[in-house]
Amino acid sequence: MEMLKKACDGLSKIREKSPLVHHITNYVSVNDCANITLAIGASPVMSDEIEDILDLIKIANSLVLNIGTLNKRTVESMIYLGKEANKLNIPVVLDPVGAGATKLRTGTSLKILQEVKVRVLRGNMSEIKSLLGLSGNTKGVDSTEKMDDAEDVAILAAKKFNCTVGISGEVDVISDGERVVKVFNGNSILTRVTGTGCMVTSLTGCFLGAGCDGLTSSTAAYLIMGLAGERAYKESGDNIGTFKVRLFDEIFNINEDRLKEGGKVEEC
Ligand SMILES: Nc1ncnc2c1ncn2[C@@H]1O[C@H](COP(=O)(O)OP(=O)(O)O)[C@@H](O)[C@H]1O
Ligand SMILES: Cc1ncsc1CCOP(=O)(O)O
Ligand SMILES: [Mg+2]
Repeated sequence: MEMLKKACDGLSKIREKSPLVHHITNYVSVNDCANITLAIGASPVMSDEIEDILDLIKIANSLVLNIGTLNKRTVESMIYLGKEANKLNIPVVLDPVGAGATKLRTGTSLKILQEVKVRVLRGNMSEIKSLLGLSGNTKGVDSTEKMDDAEDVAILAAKKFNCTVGISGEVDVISDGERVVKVFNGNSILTRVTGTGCMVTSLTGCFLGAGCDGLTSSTAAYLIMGLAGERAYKESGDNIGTFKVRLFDEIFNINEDRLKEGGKVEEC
């Protein structure tokens, strides 16, 4: 089945099942991640306290780990809960926010990848390259890297970490180590709103929670954010506040027809 069709099927499944997506995430974009999860048709829950999360994970359909505002206690919770999710066969997506900017962020991401079976690793080019030891430069949480070798980097990372890897950029590149998919939708204004990457990670969690495989989940999440971004920009132009509101409107109203009409996905 072609990717666009798989993304459409995944979207229907989200709306049928409304999966519960447990997040341990950062305090910058946490509210936007909860709202994007609701907008696409899933249910979010955000919690990092060990006593609380051990009960919550039993009813969750997927787990989002995002190290954006990591601290010792939340990292411990992420690894603990990641392992519990693995035992329960609940898929895990990791966003290594800011890996490459500090030793703590790179080291923590690598530790999670070593101790938890991660289904999808989603980040920008600087973050993914730094995890491969290919570059150490992330400007805080933003990428400084070109996307020229994105295909090779995605394949390499997918093989090294034994998961699907989704790298964001003008063209998003996703690989499970064998196949490579590219998503051409998007608008550069998405990089001027904080948390759009985190929100793609949450959307990935929604697709995983609906039962989609890693490659489909990562592709569908990028496709939806990219297409919604394009459509929102047509309404808002450079009015960035309006753009953000329109982005949520577009994600809430995305459907199979819009995806089929506007989705630009290529499997290489
Ligand atoms: N130059 C660009 N043109 C169009 N869309 C982009 C561009 N860069 C990133 N995006 C999109 O913006 C969203 C967030 O990506 P990005 O900013 O790279 O992630 P992060 O916020 O984790 O650094 C993704 O949907 C991605 O496809
Ligand atoms: C600005 C910032 N600082 C710590 S987490 C965070 C949000 C990062 O979100 P994204 O990677 O989606 O831009
Ligand atoms: Mg990010």
